[in-house]
Amino acid sequence: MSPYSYETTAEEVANDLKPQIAGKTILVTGVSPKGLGAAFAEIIAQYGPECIILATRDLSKAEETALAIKATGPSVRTHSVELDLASLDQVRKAATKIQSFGEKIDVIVNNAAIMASPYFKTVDGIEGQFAVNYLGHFLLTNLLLPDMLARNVPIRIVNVSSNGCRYGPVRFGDLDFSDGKHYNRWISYGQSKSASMLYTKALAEKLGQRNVHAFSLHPGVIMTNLGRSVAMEEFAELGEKIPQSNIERELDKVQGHAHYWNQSFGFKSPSQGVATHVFAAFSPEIEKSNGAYLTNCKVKDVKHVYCWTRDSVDAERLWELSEKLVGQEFTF
Ligand SMILES: NC(=O)c1ccc[n+]([C@@H]2O[C@H](COP(=O)([O-])OP(=O)(O)OC[C@H]3O[C@@H](n4cnc5c(N)ncnc54)[C@H](O)[C@@H]3O)[C@@H](O)[C@H]2O)c1
Repeated sequence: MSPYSYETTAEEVANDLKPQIAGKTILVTGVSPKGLGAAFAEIIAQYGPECIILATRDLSKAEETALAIKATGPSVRTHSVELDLASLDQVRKAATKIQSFGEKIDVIVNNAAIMASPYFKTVDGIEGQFAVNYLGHFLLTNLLLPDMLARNVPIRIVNVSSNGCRYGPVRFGDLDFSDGKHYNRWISYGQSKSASMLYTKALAEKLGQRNVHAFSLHPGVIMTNLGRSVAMEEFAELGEKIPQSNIERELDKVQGHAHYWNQSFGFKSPSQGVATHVFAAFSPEIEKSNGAYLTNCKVKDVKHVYCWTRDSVDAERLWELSEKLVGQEFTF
């Protein structure tokens, strides 16, 4: 029986898992200040990891988070790397850069994402949310895995998904929403998060025998920058009540009152939000549930997990489709 609940903080979980965190090297994506990736990195830094590699689109933001880590875990080695998940070429460059650090990565936390963005295609011609939230992480992780496997040590891959997977399965027949004609930003978000759950399943099935454990998770609902593009649109719809020019300021005010909002509306705090990241990345007790989806630091009962996110045939189908999209086969 898990001792953890909705309210458990990441510090509580990390304290329990200190022996598993100590000495580890962790790569985490999407680490801008105020987001969950940064909160995860700053909290685990207090529990003795060897090294944290911070990957995000804006290098200066990763470096801000690296500075915050120095305050919480002065002895932790950090590296920052620019990673644009919306470009397969940039993902390959980031993987090469990460390899050049010469660190022995034990854990990858694929955390970066965008949510409910307007329709766009990446430079590679792939629908934006699918590319950023899932496909870029598929490529990055698979490029790093051979070096990790060569060390013959336990490997953990955490794919931060979302209960937003309920908005829809992977649209195998029409990934790109027919060139935007029938695009729905929430169905697209759902597709990307369902894909990351299928990828988790495929990793567990293909590499479980080689000591790779993969988990996907829903962190809860936390006030971060994730909802910014949705909020901008909703504020804009209010027209004259809030002039467009004040929208950014209004959003910052809302975030400034996050503590009040958390308590009043049942949002989780960032620390509560990343408790499941910490649990998924380090808990030994979940190894027997390889490939599972976690919420509130618990393995979610498979009966309550959407069938399109846990089907082995679809997981393999997505793997093969992803190989075609990135132009590279991965057999480990
Ligand atoms: N906050 C929530 O309520 C909530 C709920 C469910 C799931 N999640 C998931 O948690 C994770 C973290 O989200 P968050 O709430 O911290 O959001 P956030 O917007 O604060 O952080 C997202 C991070 O992803 C990075 N990113 C965005 N596009 C990128 C790109 N093209 N290349 C590289 N990095 C990019 C951003 O720079 C940022 O650092 C996401 O996977 C999100 O889907 C969050």
